[in-house]
Amino acid sequence: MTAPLRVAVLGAKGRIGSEACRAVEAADDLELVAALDRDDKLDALVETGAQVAVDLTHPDAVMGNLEFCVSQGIHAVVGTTGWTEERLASLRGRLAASPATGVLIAPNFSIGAVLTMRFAEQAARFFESVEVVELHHNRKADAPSGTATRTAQLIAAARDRAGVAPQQDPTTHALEGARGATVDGVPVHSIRLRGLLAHQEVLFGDLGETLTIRHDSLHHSCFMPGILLGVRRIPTAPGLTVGLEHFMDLD
Ligand SMILES: NC(=O)C1=CN([C@@H]2O[C@H](COP(=O)(O)OP(=O)(O)OC[C@H]3O[C@@H](n4cnc5c(N)ncnc54)[C@H](OP(=O)(O)O)[C@@H]3O)[C@@H](O)[C@H]2O)C=CC1
Ligand SMILES: O=C(O)C1=N[C@H](C(=O)O)C[C@H](O)C1
Repeated sequence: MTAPLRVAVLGAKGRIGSEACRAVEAADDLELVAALDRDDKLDALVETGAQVAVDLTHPDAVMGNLEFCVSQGIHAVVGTTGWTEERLASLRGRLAASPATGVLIAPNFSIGAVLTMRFAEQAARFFESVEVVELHHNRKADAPSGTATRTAQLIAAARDRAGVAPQQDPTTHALEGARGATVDGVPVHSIRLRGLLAHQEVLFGDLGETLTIRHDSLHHSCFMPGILLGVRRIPTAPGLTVGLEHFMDLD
């Protein structure tokens, strides 16, 4: 019998981290060897022989955590948000020095959200107008969400590949912020509301029609199959992978 994969969770007391600990503990092929939160020492990852660390912490913490993991050859599955091109470049640099180590950055672990991104990417070239609205609980640290940022980037890249002209915004008079933020030319609007969890609408418009793609995460359990998939796959996927879709048979 194969020994269980030794997994650590960082951000173990958090909303998603606590759910991830339970999911790892419930999986026969995985062993939760460390559940760390703020102020716990990362050395515990080495002491417990963790093979994969799942980072569900905070944008301010994730880079330091990954530097440590990669330097120790510990694979990482990352749900934490706050990724920029500069951060990705820095991480790629670290991974170059540890070529057997794998890091998965998943803007969203839920199957519906991954499909939303894929469908939005497919629709992107057919509509003149597109805007993204993301809605989250009122404890969320970052805006726009990692998912909305990634969705907008994928839409923009698809439109660019298809030679679609950048959409025009005729607004000349606006209160600052009224038109949201712009990610690669796509307007993104962030709503924070007690009672919500994680939701997104991608709205497309053209002559006489609109298309809305909406996804709702209703409970943190929706992220668990994706986290477990990432944990199981990352030891055989060296280097940087961005997006859970790379571990899914989508086509
Ligand atoms: N990719 C995906 O599918 C998903 C991603 N997320 C992302 O995961 C992250 C966490 O979200 P959420 O669980 O809601 O946030 P929480 O604030 O509930 O949880 C984060 C936890 O991490 C702890 N923490 C902070 N810094 C460190 C550190 N340096 N080392 C270890 N633990 C630390 C926090 O402690 P303290 O409270 O003391 O600050 C807290 O317990 C966010 O970036 C969120 O966007 C969330 C859901 C799904
Ligand atoms: O903070 C959250 O809750 C979530 N964060 C991720 C994001 O920023 O996209 C994923 C999901 O939306 C839940």
